[in-house]
Amino acid sequence: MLRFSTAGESHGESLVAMVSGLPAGVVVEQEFIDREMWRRQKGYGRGGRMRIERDSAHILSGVRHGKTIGSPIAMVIANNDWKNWTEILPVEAGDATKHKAVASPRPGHADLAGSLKYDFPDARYVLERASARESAARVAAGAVAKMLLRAVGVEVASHVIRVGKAELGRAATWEEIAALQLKDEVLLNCVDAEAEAAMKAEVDAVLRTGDTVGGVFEVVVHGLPPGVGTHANWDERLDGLLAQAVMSLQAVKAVELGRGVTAAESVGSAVHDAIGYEGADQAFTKFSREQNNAGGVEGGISNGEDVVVRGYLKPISTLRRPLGSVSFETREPVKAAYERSDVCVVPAAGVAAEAMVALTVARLVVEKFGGDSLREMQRNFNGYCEQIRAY
Ligand SMILES: Cc1cc2nc3c(=O)[nH]c(=O)nc-3n(C[C@H](O)[C@H](O)[C@H](O)COP(=O)(O)O)c2cc1C
Ligand SMILES: C=C(O[C@@H]1CC(C(=O)O)=C[C@@H](OP(=O)(O)O)[C@H]1O)C(=O)O
Repeated sequence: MLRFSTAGESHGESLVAMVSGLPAGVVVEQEFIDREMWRRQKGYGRGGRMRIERDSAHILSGVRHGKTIGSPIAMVIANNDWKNWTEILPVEAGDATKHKAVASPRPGHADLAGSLKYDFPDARYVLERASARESAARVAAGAVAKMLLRAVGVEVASHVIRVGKAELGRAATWEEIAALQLKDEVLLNCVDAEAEAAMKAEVDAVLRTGDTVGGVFEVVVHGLPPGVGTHANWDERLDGLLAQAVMSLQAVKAVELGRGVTAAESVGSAVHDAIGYEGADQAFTKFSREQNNAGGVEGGISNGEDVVVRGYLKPISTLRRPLGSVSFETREPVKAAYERSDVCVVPAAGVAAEAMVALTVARLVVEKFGGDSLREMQRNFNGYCEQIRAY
């Protein structure tokens, strides 16, 4: 079984990512992992922290001479900012003189709920782990999952379709989205220059007013054969697993498969993707679809079309002009705490969501095709593709 977990706090020494369950023989490129991490750091609207960090995953185990060896992969990502916080986050418990308290909880962040839950006098140690700094470790793990998927011809990419009120307003092709991932500059990771300029204007507006903005990213899985995931049990459905994976990202508040949201206000005949045979674009079987409103999943099973997952991000909760809150110490009304912060993270969240989607799909691919070596898995994968082609 493919599993992954992360450890680490935002201003601690480093983050850790663990991935286990991959077959032996998967090519692991350091450059690819680091580029994915670079992509997550980019995007217009990020705060000062991204000028301090230069994320890179140091592989400790599970890879030899550029290939997986079947044992768990452990990776460490240094926090460059750690050196600025060794005094502020005291090793000695209770050293209140150096402790940088988050004295009034920020509405929308984990501050209040976490402080109550863990019985902390202020929110410092809550935000240290609640922080989306953790998503850097997910991206390192996701990069490894992507390299496994690549070995069976499956690719994962993302783009931004909304920032605040500015939206892309049209469907993007896989080729357009894939081309975005190769760009050496990331503004808002949008396939359309005009829409991207409107998105940038949304970020500029909130930068001026001390506010923040959210938006929507779309992750696309290309090249996945029909039959991954199952209707047989609720917790094995591909749609359910993807929703949990993407929803678990910091600030994601809704997840949509295909046209899920607008389908609810439409009629069946306008939503469902009519089935043809021997059409033009059949990658895996002779069955074809002219559209993909289902987002590549029917009955919790991939149907051979691109899998399309959207994540809806709330606006960032740390505000330069803060909302009302209460002092942890005096219980008097005060403004919520303000710390250096991002104002827009939609492109970065999209990259983190790619990682979550890749890890989810890779887990199901490992489950379905099995194999202790990549060669064994590829043989099973190709055999299955042959079987459904001949169906
Ligand atoms: C890439 C990324 C960067 C983020 N940066 C910030 C930030 O700088 N300031 C902030 O208040 N929240 C930021 N967030 C969101 C918070 O981490 C998140 O709102 C918080 O952990 C509470 O969790 P919830 O929004 O899922 O309820 C970021 C989220 C992502 C995905
Ligand atoms: C460090 C990252 O994002 C951080 C996520 C985050 C939060 O509250 O989620 C708050 C900010 O932390 P800091 O106060 O150190 O600037 C962001 O910079 C990252 O994405 O790598």
